Amino acid sequence: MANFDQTIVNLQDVSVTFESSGKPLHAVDNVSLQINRGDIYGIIGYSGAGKSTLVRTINLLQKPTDGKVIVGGQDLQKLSNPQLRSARKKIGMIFQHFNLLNSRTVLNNVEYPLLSQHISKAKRQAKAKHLLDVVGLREFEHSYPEQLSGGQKQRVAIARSLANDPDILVSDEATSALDPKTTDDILNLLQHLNKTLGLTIVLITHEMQVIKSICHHVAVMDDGKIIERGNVAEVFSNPQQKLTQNFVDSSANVTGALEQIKSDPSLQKLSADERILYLKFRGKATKESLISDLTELYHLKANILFANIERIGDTSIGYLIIIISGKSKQLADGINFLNRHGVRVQLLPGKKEESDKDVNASIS
Ligand SMILES: Nc1ncnc2c1ncn2[C@@H]1O[C@H](COP(=O)(O)OP(=O)(O)OP(=O)(O)O)[C@@H](O)[C@H]1O
Repeated sequence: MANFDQTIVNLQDVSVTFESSGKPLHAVDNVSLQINRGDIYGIIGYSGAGKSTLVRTINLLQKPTDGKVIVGGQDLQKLSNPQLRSARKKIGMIFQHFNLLNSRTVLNNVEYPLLSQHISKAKRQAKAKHLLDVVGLREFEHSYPEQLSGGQKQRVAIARSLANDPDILVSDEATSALDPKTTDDILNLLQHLNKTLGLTIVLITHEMQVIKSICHHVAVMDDGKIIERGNVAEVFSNPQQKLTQNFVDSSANVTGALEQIKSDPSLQKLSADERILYLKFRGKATKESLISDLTELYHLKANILFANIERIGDTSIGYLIIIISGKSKQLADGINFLNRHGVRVQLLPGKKEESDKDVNASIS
């Protein structure tokens, strides 16, 4: 249950239905989502999952077909147009393609959202210059967008999104058009703004790496629904849904390793006492000598096919694929031993002469 004192975004049973070729298309299907003030909340999903449509309801750029949108304690659908305009100013947005005005200088782009306010030109420009300082682009104030790199354009867009001192920044695939190094720089900037300004960030992406780098919480979206959500380290170290598992595997390079294993003929003919196991460790388990304990205690042999350790926030997550061999009873006991030490064990398919019954019984 969310703590509603802390909740800044509160979507209640929100649905958005479009019409597509005369049929209803449920782009967002009965989603409830609470985001706390000061959070960096990631929403991940493949193209078409409904991420953009969902986050566009947060400022009513997209009106829901059903459900309530409560932001900063205000039910946005009950506001008058002027009230909604001022509520929207507190929700900045950045996009994959920056959406800058090419005929205006960098400075003019950043001051643009302030033009409708009754403040002097001097004050407006001072604010815009300060924001260019914040994003590290003051020296480019007289340049035009086309003279900037992608990362610089996104910095201008971020400065512009901050012009009205928003409480929330919605980032719609803001790093998807950028190279990995520039992506890191932009994510670091967003993290810095979150820490220094207390800015709540709602970030949508199809890239796990983005979520892992800066998000505290994550929701996984598929077919208009949130299928899994929670603390990033918890969700990704123990995925409950196949789609979440796919994101984890591809980001930890497990997908490539699995494909290689599948296509390696020598691994397709396991003997009766061999199994291929995919092990996931979290936190303390990554620092223990579990594999050597396993082989010693249960008289098993382990051959490592793939290993990787990643950090998500403060948590280390280890991924290991091994061929393990030994007697059936010892295999089962060994797997129980791993489970007891908090290791998730998955048996990978491989042709063998013996049934998996014994080991399967102990696989969670
Ligand atoms: N204005 C619209 N009219 C009709 N269908 C729409 C409209 N906007 C989005 N859709 C459809 O709604 C579904 C969800 O789209 P949405 O853009 O929200 O997904 P997404 O997860 O953000 O994917 P992407 O990253 O590709 O934009 C898609 O099937 C899309 O074609």
